[in-house]
Amino acid sequence: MKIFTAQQIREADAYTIQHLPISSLDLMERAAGACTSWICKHFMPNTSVYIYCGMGNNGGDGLAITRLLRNRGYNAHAYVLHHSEKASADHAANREALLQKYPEALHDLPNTTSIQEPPANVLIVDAILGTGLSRPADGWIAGIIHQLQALYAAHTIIAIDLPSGMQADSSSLNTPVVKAHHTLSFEFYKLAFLFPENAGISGEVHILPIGLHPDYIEQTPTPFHISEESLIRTIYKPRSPFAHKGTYGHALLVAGSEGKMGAAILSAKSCLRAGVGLLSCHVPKCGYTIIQIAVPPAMCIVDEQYDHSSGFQTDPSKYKVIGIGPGIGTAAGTAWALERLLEQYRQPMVLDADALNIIAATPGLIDKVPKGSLLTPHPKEFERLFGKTANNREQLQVLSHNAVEKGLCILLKGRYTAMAFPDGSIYFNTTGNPGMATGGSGDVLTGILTSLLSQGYNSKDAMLMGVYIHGLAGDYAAETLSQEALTPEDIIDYLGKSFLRLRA
Ligand SMILES: NC(=O)C1=CN([C@@H]2O[C@H](COP(=O)(O)OP(=O)(O)OC[C@H]3O[C@@H](n4cnc5c(N)ncnc54)[C@H](OP(=O)(O)O)[C@@H]3O)[C@@H](O)[C@H]2O)[C@@H](O)CC1
Ligand SMILES: [K+]
Repeated sequence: MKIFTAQQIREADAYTIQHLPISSLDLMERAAGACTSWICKHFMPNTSVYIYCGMGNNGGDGLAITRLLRNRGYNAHAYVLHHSEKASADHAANREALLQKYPEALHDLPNTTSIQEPPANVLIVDAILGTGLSRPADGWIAGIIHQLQALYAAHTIIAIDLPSGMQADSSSLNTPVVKAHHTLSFEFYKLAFLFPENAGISGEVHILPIGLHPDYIEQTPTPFHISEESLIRTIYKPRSPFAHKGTYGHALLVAGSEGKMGAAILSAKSCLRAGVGLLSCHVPKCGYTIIQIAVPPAMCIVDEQYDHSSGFQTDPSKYKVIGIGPGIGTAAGTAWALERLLEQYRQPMVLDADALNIIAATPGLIDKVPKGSLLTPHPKEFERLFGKTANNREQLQVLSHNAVEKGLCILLKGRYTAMAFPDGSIYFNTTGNPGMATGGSGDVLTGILTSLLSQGYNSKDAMLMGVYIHGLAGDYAAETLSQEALTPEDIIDYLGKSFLRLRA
């Protein structure tokens, strides 16, 4: 699914009106109808609903929702905040329609700078400002937003299209934004919903289709996408009936150190579960017995040291792919070995955890990483690699800039893991859950990514599919075990179910 800017959404709106037999007022009716159906599905008909409306089309939606809810027996009231001199045409038309049918439901607040606290149990709908926000909210409208924020604990708040005050495409950090339990957004995710800094502001986001023209959606380029099952299904390649272990490559995992052999076990097990043909693990001597017993299908190359500082005696280019990082530590010898490896190995590899910390601490080393490699930092590792950023929008720019400039596939872990590619595209993953926020989940991901590269998936596809099935397996595990009880081993155990879903 594409993610469009507020400007592109306006263009999609205009294109739809021009090319389909639908007026802009009817499109608003459709949008309001979709919101009304959602509300009716989740709240009883005797519910009182206070709908705060602005002067633009977001407010127009609010006025139409008021009328449609009334039609269905809800005690709905619209409160119109006069933050602009002039109402939009569709706002004015819906105001008239509400006045005609339910005059008692329309409440103008022309000179108000505050709202009265609604009685208990009133459902609040925020239709003040939408994608037409042209500047951060300030003055008395900011005051109203602060008042609505204060009502969050006692009332359910539903934002229409996006919480008022939120910028659809840029950071709203330190500006007033309504805090909602649910956001009913039209047709597309807004980029801002995916920013970690907005966590808890838009609440649960529900995307309601309103029939914007498919040709516009198809033809209009955007770097931003949601990675979803339909896409992953096009990437997934079922195994050939004539396959043998050589078909799916020989991968090398460089992982583990004293006290951190668990990371090596997790990434080795997930690499095997994700379908690698042959797996060798390079481990320090303290890890030899551990890995041999814990992961019998894996072969083992032992480093004579307590870390990886003896380097790689055999020619690393014999491996189809190398995954390096989980639990390796940042000892000087290991850093030396990674530098040598990057000089010898020229195929796409997977770099995670301490491999990234070593790269961050060694000037110029990132330029030696082979093109097409997969880098998997969490936010702290990202900051060490690429520096601090002022907000999540800037962080995305830095992410994409480095992916393009260095020819790497770089992800940034989070609720919606962002993945940036050398072609300039950025995808957000939607699978996964807070149960996966446990040390070791990342090691599992490294194993999956290494495995997919080994099986011949190209770098972009391996990252998109690997991140998706990692999250999906976590979701399956949480369904049966709960988020709390979920451990990284469970993610590995449910990888099978994730593959079966892609096959179905
Ligand atoms: N996508 C679709 O296809 C569909 C979209 N639809 C809906 O349309 C919405 C977009 O509507 P929109 O363009 O009229 O803008 P909207 O958000 O109502 O705000 C504009 C008003 O706010 C004002 N204003 C701006 N900033 C301000 C500030 N900081 N503080 C105070 N005032 C400020 C601005 O006036 P200004 O002061 O800038 O002159 C103007 O009066 C969209 O979110 C969705 O709900 C559906 O109806 C149908 C299909
Ligand atoms: K809104």
